[in-house]
Amino acid sequence: MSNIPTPHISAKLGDFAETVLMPGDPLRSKFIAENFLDDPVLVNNVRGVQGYTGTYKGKRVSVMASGMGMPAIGIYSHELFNFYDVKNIIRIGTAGGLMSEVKVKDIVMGMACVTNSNWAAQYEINASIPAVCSYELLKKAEKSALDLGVTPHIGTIFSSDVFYDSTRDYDKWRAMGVKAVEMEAAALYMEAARAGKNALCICTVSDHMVTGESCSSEERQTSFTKMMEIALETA
Ligand SMILES: O=P(O)(O)O[C@H]1O[C@H](CO)[C@@H](O)[C@H]1O
Ligand SMILES: O=c1cc[nH]c(=O)[nH]1
Repeated sequence: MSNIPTPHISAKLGDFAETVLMPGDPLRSKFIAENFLDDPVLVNNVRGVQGYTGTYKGKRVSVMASGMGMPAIGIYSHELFNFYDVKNIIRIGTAGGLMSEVKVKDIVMGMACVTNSNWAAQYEINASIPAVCSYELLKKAEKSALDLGVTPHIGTIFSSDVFYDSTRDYDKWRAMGVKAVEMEAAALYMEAARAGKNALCICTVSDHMVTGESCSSEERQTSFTKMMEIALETA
């Protein structure tokens, strides 16, 4: 029995390219489709989660939002990897900076995640499960960034279940060398591992947890565009 359409995606088999860019925000997905893809076709709009497939420099690429948080990206990445034959998912998100060298507007690539999520419990493995990115995607993304004149921070990120975190334990994360905080990558990386597929999280730092700095809307637009180009060149 076919698993598609799924409860969350109405696309047909073959509607998605082998690489899907995945921002949290559905409007970022629409922005990429409208500004970077040639001939974008809307392939999903269930719950307003817009997914498009088009071409970038002649290469077929899809972009679909995940919504916020690990339960949400867990659903979409699971369905894309396991039911739609998608091979690569590149999350393009925003993050809060933690380390002092990670400035607002900088780009961070998550090589590995620490997380407060219980996502790994479902695998019933009596050990901790590492959430790591695809080395191949990371290598390509680093090269794409350098070619575009961007030097990314590459390292550990914190995938948190909590946006308004009352512990404010930022010093503890910094002491472990954690560069930035976001809310999806760990579940995405574990879904990729379980499906034998590839994932990477690239984030633009939109605000800083320690300095309190945040970027203006104009700055956000420019630096988000760089992240989009890096992901599109990597796809
Ligand atoms: O900008 P996006 O991709 O949504 O990512 C970040 O922004 C949201 C929180 O504001 C969370 O989803 C977090 O991971
Ligand atoms: O998850 C996130 C994303 C951006 N900024 C934050 O503080 N947290």
